Amino acid sequence: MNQSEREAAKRRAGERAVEAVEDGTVVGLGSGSTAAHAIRALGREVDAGLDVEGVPTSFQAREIAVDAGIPLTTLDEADVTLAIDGADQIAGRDLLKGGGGAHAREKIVDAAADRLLVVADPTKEVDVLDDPVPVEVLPDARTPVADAVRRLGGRPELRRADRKSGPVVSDNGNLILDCEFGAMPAPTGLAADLSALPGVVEHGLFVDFADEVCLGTESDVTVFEP
Ligand SMILES: O=C(CO)[C@H](O)[C@H](O)COP(=O)(O)O
Repeated sequence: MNQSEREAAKRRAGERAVEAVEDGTVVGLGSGSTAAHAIRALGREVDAGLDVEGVPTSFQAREIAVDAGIPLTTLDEADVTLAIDGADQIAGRDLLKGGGGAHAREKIVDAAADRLLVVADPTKEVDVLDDPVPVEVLPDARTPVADAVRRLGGRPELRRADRKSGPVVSDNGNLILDCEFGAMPAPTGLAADLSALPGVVEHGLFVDFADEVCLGTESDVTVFEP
């Protein structure tokens, strides 16, 4: 699948997900390019009269939602019925997220939702999660967390926008360590170990999160419950 085919698959997945949204739904608005397609499609439905509110998971999602005319709310004011979010890897109900560094707020909103619908292109589906795990850390905790990740068998790397730039700073003002652990066939233990490290805000292992997956294909969308 080349880049433009992937982009079309993402758009198809995002647009199909919005078909699951009914009047009165409070929608968790995920981050990334696939979720952005869903947010724009939801905006078109709102234009056509659909009555929903959105809870954005990032500055990016918020900007797109405002632009698309989706009324926004917060977790303080509403219960999220359905979250629509992207993923970097999908293995059954387990996800790896955080490619855009938004996984902390994504996990809060996705966990609060009654149901999580994951939208992605087919390259995201894998047998076993094996990409580096994004770990958002308070800036002061960067070195001790990196040391602890090494003790857990991982190889941490501070995320930078490019070689010349400084570190990527998350929407929450924190740093991100991308931590290579190799294949993670049973990520529950590692997820708990990472969560327990002082200074870790959130990591990108979303264990047992996906209720439904919309995978865009070359010409259609496959929808399944993992
Ligand atoms: O977790 C995320 C951001 O933190 C995204 O959902 C994930 O990176 C997928 O992005 P895309 O749909 O652009 O491939």
